[in-house]
Amino acid sequence: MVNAIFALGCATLVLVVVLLHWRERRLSNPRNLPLPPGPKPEPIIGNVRQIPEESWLKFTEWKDVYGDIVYLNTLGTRIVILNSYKTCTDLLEKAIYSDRPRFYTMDTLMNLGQITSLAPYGPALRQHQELLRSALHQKAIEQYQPMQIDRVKWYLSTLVMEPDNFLSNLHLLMGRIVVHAAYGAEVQSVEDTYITWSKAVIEGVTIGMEPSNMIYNIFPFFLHIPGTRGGKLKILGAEVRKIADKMFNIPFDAVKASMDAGAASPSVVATVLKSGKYAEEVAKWATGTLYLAGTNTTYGTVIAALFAMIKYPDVQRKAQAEIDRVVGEGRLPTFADRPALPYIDCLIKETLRWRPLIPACLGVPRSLLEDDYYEGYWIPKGTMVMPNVWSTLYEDPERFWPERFEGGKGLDPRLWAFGFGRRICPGLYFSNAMAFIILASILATFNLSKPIDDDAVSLETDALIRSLDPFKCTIKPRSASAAALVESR
Ligand code: HEM
Repeated sequence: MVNAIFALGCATLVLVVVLLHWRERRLSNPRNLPLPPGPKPEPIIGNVRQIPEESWLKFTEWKDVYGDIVYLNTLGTRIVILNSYKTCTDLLEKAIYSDRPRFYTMDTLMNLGQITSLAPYGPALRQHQELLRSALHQKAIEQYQPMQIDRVKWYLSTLVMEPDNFLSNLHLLMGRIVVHAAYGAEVQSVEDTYITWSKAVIEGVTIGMEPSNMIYNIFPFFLHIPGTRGGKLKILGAEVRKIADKMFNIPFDAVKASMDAGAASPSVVATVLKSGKYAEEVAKWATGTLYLAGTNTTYGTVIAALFAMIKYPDVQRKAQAEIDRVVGEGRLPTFADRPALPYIDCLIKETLRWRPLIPACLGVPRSLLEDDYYEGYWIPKGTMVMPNVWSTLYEDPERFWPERFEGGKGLDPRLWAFGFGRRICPGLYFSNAMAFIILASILATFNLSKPIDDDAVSLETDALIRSLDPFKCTIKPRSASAAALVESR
């Protein structure tokens, strides 16, 4: 009898749960449309085990099976993958797709929830965006050109003096340019705290956002079990929090102090503070994001282009021939040469296409603010939305072939590599300008080739920003006059 009552109770409970679930779906899905298609989930864990590390490759395979919009569920988190340029622009340009998901590891553990790229959609974010767009729009960045040219000349001289350190010096170059633009400060070496802080915070963010660590965002209590993977992440999170605190506060406070002393160098922070338009917290976090996002991203694009120059020497020779024709000997390229160097522009586009830095927006997904309906499917409020730009189709995709963009042909990768709509990357022009002047200057003066003892093989790594692993390269001045030009600094 007791057993029968217990069984009846359980059955009623199950029925109530099913009815509530059905009612909830009907209420928030009045058109009663299906969710988008996707791989069959496993009980409780959903699709967790079907998402590999290089998730964008799997997402692209699913395009053939399920189409341009794929639905996944990982431990109750709803995810939609957008597998074409059209679905990305159709959806991500709408305001309701402009939020970011909340991550416990980022918000609470590392206290990074206020950086622009992770901030929730709302009035504070709009202030961040206004600040960054006014500091980094096409006209505004012209003021940084003389400083960029000076720092690039320094980099070229390091290619003669210590060619084996071409990657670490390139990272330093990015840091020198970005830190000077943001804070008017000088970075002297790779050991400088400006460089080590941003590196440590990016590494922390990458680990915190790793798909295998998503479990801690859903069930943060696992972080409190000492000796486990979660326990170790908690310790790392606390360290990153301390470094981020220094990184966002110390350079900002230094500019304030030098402004008070009437001795501040020109910088984004000084301009913003002088304008009095933004709350101090907005100014601090937005300019800190510029510093954090600016260094590691363009670095990834430039090293991918250098790697391509080794693998595709014909492309290198063609790019150099164009520079020689336009710039000639005896001087370095300038920003004014850019319109006359269309092949270099194609080379940068091809790099963004060939090795996109953020192939599936893993580190910067969107979150849907309201229920939406698209192409006959229901996309529920709160769904995490990931544009899988890797799936943007081009002919012969593995080949590095800048000619595919000649004469304005092909879909310009800058239309998707930097995101979409209201959350599009504000560093787009700044990054393109940096990539142009660095690559044009290197190609004008140096030949890059595969080292004799190395196959120049490099693997792509990183969950957040996908960058090449370090590789070796033989770098030699193209001629005696190129060497003299570089040394004349
Ligand atoms: C090759 C270089 C770069 C690439 C490929 C890149 C790509 C991206 C992408 C895909 C997003 C997400 C956009 C979205 O959600 O639709 C983003 C956001 C962002 N990027 Fe970049 N980026 C680069 C360089 C830079 C630079 C140099 C800066 C700063 C100087 C910067 C600052 C930002 C910021 C602040 C955001 C957050 C925008 C927001 O959430 O509202 N990025 N970037």
